[in-house]
Amino acid sequence: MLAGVGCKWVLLGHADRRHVLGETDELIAAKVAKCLEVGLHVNLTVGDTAEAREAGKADESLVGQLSAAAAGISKDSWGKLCVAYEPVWAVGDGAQPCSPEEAQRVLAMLRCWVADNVGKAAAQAVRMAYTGSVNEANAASYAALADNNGFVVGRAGLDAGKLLNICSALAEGKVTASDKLLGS
Ligand SMILES: O=C(CO)COP(=O)(O)O
Repeated sequence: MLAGVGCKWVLLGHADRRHVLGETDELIAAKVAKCLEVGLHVNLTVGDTAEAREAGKADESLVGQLSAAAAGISKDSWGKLCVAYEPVWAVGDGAQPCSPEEAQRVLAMLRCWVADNVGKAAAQAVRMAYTGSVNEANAASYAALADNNGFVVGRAGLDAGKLLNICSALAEGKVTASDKLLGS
């Protein structure tokens, strides 16, 4: 139905679906597989809660969510996937922000997991994104991260001017990063 009306991307695995509506890793994996089967691209959100982090289980929890979804993704479909890292503890008014360093550590860890468990080509093809209280003030710091290809924006995206500035920061961050790679 979504593909039929011209939809290209579907967001799956958001923390609210997991923790408010009770969607399990298995249900999300089935949705990912179905979307890919009908030609949709998938933005798969994986996140760690404050409880998981305090228990020292943040990475285990993130890899568990990613590996469950990966079971239904063929090796050559990873280019149709974006994995969005969502520190659930950093979402919401007054929440403690996730530092760009920690966001990069997690994004690199997830991409390494894909390289080790699916293959290097899949790890290069998959997009990675950051989500969690992205705004005009912090977008540049996340945009510059080596393993971050984009954002999922919530509250700040309700204002078109703010969203445009976040998009500009992302584009600028990626141009600067590629300049660095080329040594200029
Ligand atoms: O829900 C979100 C986290 O995935 C994004 O929302 P905010 O950008 O408002 O934090």
